[in-house]
Amino acid sequence: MQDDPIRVIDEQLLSDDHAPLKKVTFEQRRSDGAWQRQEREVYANAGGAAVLLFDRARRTVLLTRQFRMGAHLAGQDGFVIEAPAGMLDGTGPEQRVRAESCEETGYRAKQVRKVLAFMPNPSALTEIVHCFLGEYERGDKVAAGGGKAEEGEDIEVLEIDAGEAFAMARDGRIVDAKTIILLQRLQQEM
Ligand SMILES: Nc1nc2c(ncn2[C@@H]2O[C@H](COP(=O)(O)OP(=O)(O)O[C@H]3O[C@H](CO)[C@@H](O)[C@H](O)[C@@H]3O)[C@@H](O)[C@H]2O)c(=O)[nH]1
Ligand SMILES: [Mg+2]
Repeated sequence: MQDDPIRVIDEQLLSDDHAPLKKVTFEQRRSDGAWQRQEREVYANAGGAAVLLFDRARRTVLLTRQFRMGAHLAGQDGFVIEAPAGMLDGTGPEQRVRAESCEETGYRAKQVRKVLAFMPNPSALTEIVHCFLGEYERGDKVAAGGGKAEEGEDIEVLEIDAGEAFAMARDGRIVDAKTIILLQRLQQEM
C-alpha cells in the first residue's frame, strides 16, 4: 500500500520454543515525512480468554491463585490472584472460558457474555485477551477444579465476597490486568 506509514524490512526469529520471539526491523514514516528505521522484539504468544463468575444471590466471585513466573521475576512471590482464564490455541473465546471455568474452579458457568477485549502489551506481545462476565451458583460445582496437574497447574480456588474483591483490585492485592478490568466492569454493572 503506497500510503502505508509502516514498511517491514526484516523479521528475525530469535527463539521458537513455546511461542515465537521475533526481532522485527521496520521503517516508519514520521509526521514530517522522513522515514525512520527501528527494531522491536515481539513475542507472538497465543490469544487468551478470561471470565469473572458472579453469584448474584450470595454476592460472591470465583477467583484463582496460582504461581506465575513473570510476577516472580518482577520481584514478587509470584502467586497471583486472577479470574479463570486460558490460552485460545484453536478454540473460540467463549468455548475456552467455559472449559477453563470447569478445569480451574470446578464450577460450570451458567451463562457468559463477552464484555471487551484488550491487549496487555501491544508493543511487545501479539496477545489479545477476550473478557467475559458470567454467573454461577453453589449447585453449579461439577468438578474438583485446580487445573491440570500434568501441565504444571496447581490452582487454589478463592470464592470471595464481591465487595472484598473490588477492594483487592483497588488496594494492590490483585495486580493482574484482566482481573482488575473484569472486577471494575462487574462493579459498574451492579
Ligand atoms: N512448556 C511451556 N508450557 C507453557 C508455557 N506457558 C504456558 N504453558 C502451558 O500452557 C498452559 C496455559 O494454561 P492456560 O490456563 O491455558 O493459560 P493461562 O496461563 O491461564 O493464560 C491466561 O492467563 C495469562 C496470564 O494473565 C494470559 O496471558 C493469557 O492470555 C490467558 O488469559 C500452562 O498450564 C502450561 O502447561 C511455556 O512457556 N512453556
Ligand atoms: Mg489458566
